[in-house]
Amino acid sequence: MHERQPNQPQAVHFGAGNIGRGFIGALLVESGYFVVFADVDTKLIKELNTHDSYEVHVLDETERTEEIHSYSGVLSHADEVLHAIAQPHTRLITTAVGPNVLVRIAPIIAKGLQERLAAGDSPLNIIACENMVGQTETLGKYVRRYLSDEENAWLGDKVGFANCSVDRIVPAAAQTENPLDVGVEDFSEWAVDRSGLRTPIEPPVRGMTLTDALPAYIERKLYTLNCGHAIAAYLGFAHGLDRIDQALANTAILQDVRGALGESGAALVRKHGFDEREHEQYVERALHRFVNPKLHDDVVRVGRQPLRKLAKGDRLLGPTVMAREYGLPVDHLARGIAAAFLFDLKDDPQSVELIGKVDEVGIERAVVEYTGFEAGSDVHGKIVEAYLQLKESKT
Ligand SMILES: NC(=O)c1ccc[n+]([C@@H]2O[C@H](COP(=O)([O-])OP(=O)(O)OC[C@H]3O[C@@H](n4cnc5c(N)ncnc54)[C@H](O)[C@@H]3O)[C@@H](O)[C@H]2O)c1
Ligand SMILES: O=P(O)(O)OC[C@@H](O)[C@@H](O)[C@H](O)[C@H](O)CO
Repeated sequence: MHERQPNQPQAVHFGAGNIGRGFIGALLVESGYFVVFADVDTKLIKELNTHDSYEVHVLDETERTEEIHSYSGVLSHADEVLHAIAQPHTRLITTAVGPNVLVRIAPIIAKGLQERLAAGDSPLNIIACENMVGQTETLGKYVRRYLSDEENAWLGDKVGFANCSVDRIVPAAAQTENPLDVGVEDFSEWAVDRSGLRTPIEPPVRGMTLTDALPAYIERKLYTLNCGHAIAAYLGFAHGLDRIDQALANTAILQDVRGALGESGAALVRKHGFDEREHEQYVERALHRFVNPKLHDDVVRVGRQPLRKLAKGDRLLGPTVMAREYGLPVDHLARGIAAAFLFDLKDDPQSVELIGKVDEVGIERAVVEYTGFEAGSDVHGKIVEAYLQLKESKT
């Protein structure tokens, strides 16, 4: 069992999954924090409390291993989580549970904050590390619902809710002797909106960049890295391929992904004034990261929860709508969106719902319902045409 050292700063991190152990938790530990991992997975919590350390294997051109210790695990609905949040030496709450789960952890965080206020009123910051625009603000909105006006006034003054952009590819862990070990790529970026903080991040977190330009960071990341990743996953799945690197080894898929990133890139450069050459390099680096042969990243992980990925403002419709607003082409993005409608995976409830909807109302109506592009519009036509083509080539 791990113990916090006297005077050691603490962070409570919700979600001890791939990015939780492989990036956020690891950075916090390396920066001197004791990390309390809170998760719903009983087996995982038991493993965290059984193993004194776990290894982060950096799988890239050069390989290295980082040993992570100084953490404990608690069930996220247990009272220990509330006590951990209430302690003044807890300086940060972070999450990596998935955007759809924020609404479920909000009441727990709210209760913990009430205990904290009752025990004193020391400030702290909350950073939700989910792939979503405005994820921490969204969590803050959910948390406020459980608090009184007086508590919310304190929250506004003393509790920072800082949006962020988190980037490191962490695939599902391979089977190793220690089930907590995780494989990651070398690249990483964690950009946090400085204006959301209510107290300095102390000690500073290694690898965390504080920025005044978060909207540009998050849109560049979501509409490039995650956009290309999702399109590779959906087209790869449609072609019967298992892994992202295999998908990108297919020339036609690579052409579509590169084309889509060209389209989203043109819109991003217009909106955020990025240097064109630098943005091209960002795209090339993303493509290079996707084909890392050591990551063994499954199309099923990258494509998971297709309805979330088809949501307004997310990685597929976000850049498509933005490009259309500037009158820019979206042919490759439309193919990526079309491929999402073929992501037929029985153990992904969002996939079951999506495929069920297509079966029930037909592709033309389903595209209207999920994308908002009206039948008869240019983009709707492109998506339906690409869907029919992809479906035809599958049979
Ligand atoms: N893996 C990556 O490459 C990566 C990179 C950047 C951002 N992200 C984002 O991080 C988040 C997590 O992704 P992941 O790949 O680590 O997924 P994951 O499935 O490996 O981990 C999620 C963890 O959250 C836990 N969880 C689920 N519901 C919970 C609850 N109610 N309370 C506490 N814990 C709960 C799960 O048990 C699991 O351990 C997502 O939003 C994802 O978009 C992932
Ligand atoms: O985590 P998701 O489901 O939003 O997206 C799947 C992948 O694209 C994602 O996890 C990337 O690996 C990650 O965003 C890299 O920073």
